[in-house]
Amino acid sequence: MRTIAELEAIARERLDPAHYDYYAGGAGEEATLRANEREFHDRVLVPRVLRAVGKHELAVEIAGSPLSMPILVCPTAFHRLAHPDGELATARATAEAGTVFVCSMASTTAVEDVAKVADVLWFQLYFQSDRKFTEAVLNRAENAGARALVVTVDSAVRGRREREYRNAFHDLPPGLAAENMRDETGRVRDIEMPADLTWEDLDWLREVTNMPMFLKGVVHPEDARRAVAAGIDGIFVSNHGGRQLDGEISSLAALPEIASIVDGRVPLILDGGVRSGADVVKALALGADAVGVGRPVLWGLAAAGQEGVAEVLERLREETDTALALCGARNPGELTADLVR
Ligand SMILES: Cc1cc2nc3c(=O)[nH]c(=O)nc-3n(C[C@H](O)[C@H](O)[C@H](O)COP(=O)(O)O)c2cc1C
Ligand SMILES: CCCCCCC(=O)C(=O)O
Repeated sequence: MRTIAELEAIARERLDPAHYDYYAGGAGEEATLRANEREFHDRVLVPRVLRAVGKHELAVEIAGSPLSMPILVCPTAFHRLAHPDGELATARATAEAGTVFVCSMASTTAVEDVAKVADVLWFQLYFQSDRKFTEAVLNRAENAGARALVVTVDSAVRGRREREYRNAFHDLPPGLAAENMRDETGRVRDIEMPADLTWEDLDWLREVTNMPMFLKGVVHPEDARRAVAAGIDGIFVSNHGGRQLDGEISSLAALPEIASIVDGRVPLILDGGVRSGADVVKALALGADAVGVGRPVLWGLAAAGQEGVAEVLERLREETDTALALCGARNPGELTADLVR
């Protein structure tokens, strides 16, 4: 099985350089992008021994969705830039792995088609000021079988991504479109970043959908407190993979305080910089219930389609299984903060 770094190298060779940069890049000088991974390297595990871990397991349940391991696939846009099978390949591999695929609002395959091959499907939303359109997209996702809604809240405006400016990457190639943005006439609308989104709009969202609702992109503990008070069903502790605000705290550094404030009342998903099973174990020990992966999945997809995504997810599963047992835990719930320094 190839490493994620090896798959990234193959992906880089295969991809149009502007598309590689779109996937790999972050905002500004990419300090936050780098910090996400560095924070994992800077923390070390201090394992416990003699704990009879012969029978250990990785499965978790998050907001009613079963995950065979505490790892899910984050929403990322435009999979058909990486491979002709796009989101279908990713969703199939994720279903095989028995975990959650979060379909991006900006997917290049319609959510209805993704749902046909996905197992546990969640849907990510960029709230659009045209509420009728927003409601229609949510209905599409829910009717297709999405089991949770992930509202991205870290993107009031689009981050300043220097690589995209340099490459003048503004449009998808002919034949590709953000298929969930088609309106009833078949026209594909531009995706609007939700600059005026407020907590009150979340109340409206709760009225128009029955899906459990996650907020994605929370790093401030007070926002986490408010989310719990507002009845939100779960939180992605995330800085959007360092693609929005450069200079922002890394996701892992933000996690412990949020975990302490939330105190188990809603599930926490950490994403940003997770590249190995040891990373997964560190995040779980510091309070996450599961982690999300973004770029590694895109590298697998670009390198080898469905098989490449399967390779990434299987590698992460095996590494997590090993790291969990070597830390003296029998399940993710037994990982505690004292295991990380
Ligand atoms: C190419 C790319 C596209 C993304 N598209 C979306 C998106 O459509 N919606 C969203 O909420 N987050 C999006 N994200 C952010 C991811 O969901 C996730 O937060 C991030 O990739 C996690 O960091 P990692 O790539 O280091 O694993 C995107 C990230 C990348 C790299
Ligand atoms: C205007 C297109 C919006 C797609 C946003 C995808 C995304 O979140 C990213 O980080 O890129």
